[in-house]
Amino acid sequence: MLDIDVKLNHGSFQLHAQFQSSHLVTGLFGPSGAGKSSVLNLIAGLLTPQQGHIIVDGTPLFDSRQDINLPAHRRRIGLVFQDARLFPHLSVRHNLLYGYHLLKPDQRQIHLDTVVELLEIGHLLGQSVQKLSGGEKQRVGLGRALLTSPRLLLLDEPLAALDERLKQQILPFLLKTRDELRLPMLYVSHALAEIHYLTDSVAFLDKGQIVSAQ
Ligand SMILES: Nc1ncnc2c1ncn2[C@@H]1O[C@H](COP(=O)(O)OP(=O)(O)OP(=O)(O)O)[C@@H](O)[C@H]1O
Repeated sequence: MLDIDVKLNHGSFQLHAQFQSSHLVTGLFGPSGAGKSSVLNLIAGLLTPQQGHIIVDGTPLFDSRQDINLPAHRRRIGLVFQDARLFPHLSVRHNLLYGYHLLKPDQRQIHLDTVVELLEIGHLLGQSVQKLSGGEKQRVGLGRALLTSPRLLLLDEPLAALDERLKQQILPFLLKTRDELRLPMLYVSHALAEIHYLTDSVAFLDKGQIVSAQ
């Protein structure tokens, strides 16, 4: 499902991330500064590797040997961050549909009804996002990313800003997303327990190098 081999020079920081996974969810674990966000940015097309390849479900998004480098907007990658990064002036419904409306109708594979039911956010649709709790914001952020019908969902510490009780509430929604939508995900976290809740496949990154991949 995922075949990553990328080299990047960030001045004194050298990244070489090489791992494959055939699991639906792949974990990426490592200490602060290991290069996890850089790997996500390379996959999303926000950074360009000096060399290597990024292949998702058989589709090359980047391949230096074949001179392939899809622009970010054509990669169909969904992003979920630690802070939900919702548009504060838009309602929950309009936040959810933001990326959906930018897709051509034939590209829309995941629809509002499915996401609302999956994430149990129907009662929030008319609300301003400024009134949402932290856990509700994360569910809306996840829903917005799903509604872009991504080929891969990148989750960058999506639960790190939540307290333990909220983490336990959100994790089952991630599990349901995995099992009901069958969407490949790359899940970055400092918390190995969180990763293991979702997958047995973990790549360990340290100082820009993959030190082990299971
Ligand atoms: N645009 C950049 N230019 C130069 N160096 C950068 C740039 N972005 C990140 N770095 C460096 O790359 C290294 C890896 O950073 P990155 O944010 O990818 O790590 P991380 O594992 O995601 O860390 P954290 O868990 O703290 O978010 C760091 O040493 C950082 O200073």
